[in-house]
Amino acid sequence: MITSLLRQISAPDTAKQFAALAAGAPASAPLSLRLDLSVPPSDWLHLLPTGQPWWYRARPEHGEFRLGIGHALHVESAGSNRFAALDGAFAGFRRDWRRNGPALAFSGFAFADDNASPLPNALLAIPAILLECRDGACSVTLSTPAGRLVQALAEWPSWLAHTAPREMADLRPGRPQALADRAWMARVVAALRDIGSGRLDKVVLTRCRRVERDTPFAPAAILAALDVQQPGSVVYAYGNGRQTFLGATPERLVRKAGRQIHVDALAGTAWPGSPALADDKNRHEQSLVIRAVVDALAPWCDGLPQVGQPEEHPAGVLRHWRSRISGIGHADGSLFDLVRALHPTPAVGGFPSAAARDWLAAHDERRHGWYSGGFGLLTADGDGEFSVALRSALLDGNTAELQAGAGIVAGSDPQQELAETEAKLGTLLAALNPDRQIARSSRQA
Ligand SMILES: C=C(O[C@H]1C=CC=C(C(=O)O)[C@@H]1O)C(=O)O
Repeated sequence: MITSLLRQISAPDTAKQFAALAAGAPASAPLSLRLDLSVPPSDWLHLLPTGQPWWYRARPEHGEFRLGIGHALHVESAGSNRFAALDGAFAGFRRDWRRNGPALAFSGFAFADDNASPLPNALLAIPAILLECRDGACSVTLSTPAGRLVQALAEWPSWLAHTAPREMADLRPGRPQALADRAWMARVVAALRDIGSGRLDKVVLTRCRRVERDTPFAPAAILAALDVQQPGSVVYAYGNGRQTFLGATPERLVRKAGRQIHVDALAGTAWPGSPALADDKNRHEQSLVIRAVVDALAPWCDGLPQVGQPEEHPAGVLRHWRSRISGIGHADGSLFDLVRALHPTPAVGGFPSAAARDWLAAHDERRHGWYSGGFGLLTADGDGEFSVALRSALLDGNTAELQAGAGIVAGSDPQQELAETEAKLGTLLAALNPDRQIARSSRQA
């Protein structure tokens, strides 16, 4: 794989095609050259670099895999104008973008606009080397600002030569959780008290779990396991060369294709051994998400958004209620406008949104990395899709900080909510210990 990719990058014809794109372009203009590849995506995770940022987004069930290596251009932001800042910068990139085919940017953002984390609060980047596979057709898109073309062609091969380790040892035995579990259930009781008094209807509380091993975590092995274990989810990752944020999410925040807008209202969870998904609590929990999404979307649409029937949506061993909500957007609304209007939905914040945010801030709820923020893909035409970054792990050397949450509404049972978050964390633990899982399932067979 690496050999054929290197050959294509270094081919005289590649430099010639780039030179044609660059002719007369300002130095800051992004250039993107797309070339066909005949390489299966199973090899790609071998290419995760050590010294460069990278992005991964896969929809395994749809045969869709993307890996971005290095940044051609990027912009970071934080604070209350973070989405407008990324939107403005991306519009600037798009204005001058010269390309011979479709080209993409990745983006990720934290739940809160002041989140303290090793990752930038909000980030958008055009990857330098983008490997894509859809329906068996694979391509590489090489991107650089026009003024850096010569350096870029010279440095790309060395990025592909320094790849991350792929093997992992078993997890160290976990610490006892009983005290932390009791403290978390006390938070649920406090939330239920405020829900009972009418202060709010729903708040999403999260749990963290720190796990360790004797050798560094290998993102490639974890992503390969998530692709297999949760084929219906979006598997996502961003690595900054030191930390990696990754996970698998069943929830779309928003998709924009021209003026078509699609949003998922997802909530209510069933897991092996849980109460029925169809119970009143789960229905109520999801109805609050529908209500908030319709209210947030309506000002950005011509006419009222349409709400589909709730359907069961699988996510590995879990199931959720999902309603698809769609609308026709105003001609001048951007994807980031929609993100700003929708985030955070009551699937990760609560209802009403402001009361839930106040509750979470007052109770010092911490969210790691981009957990319960967003992870997205944007096209050079301004379309694209953001997922809600759920069920994530922030990897840093030998440690991983896992996070998952549950919506608390009237009628929630603290013990069941704990079990729900445990089931959600379990989907990640299964991927962090893939060899152990495989060994266990082959013993059972
Ligand atoms: C907050 C999470 O899930 C959300 C999405 C689907 C169902 C949820 C629930 O049933 O509570 C949550 O709202 C998480 O997985 O960390």
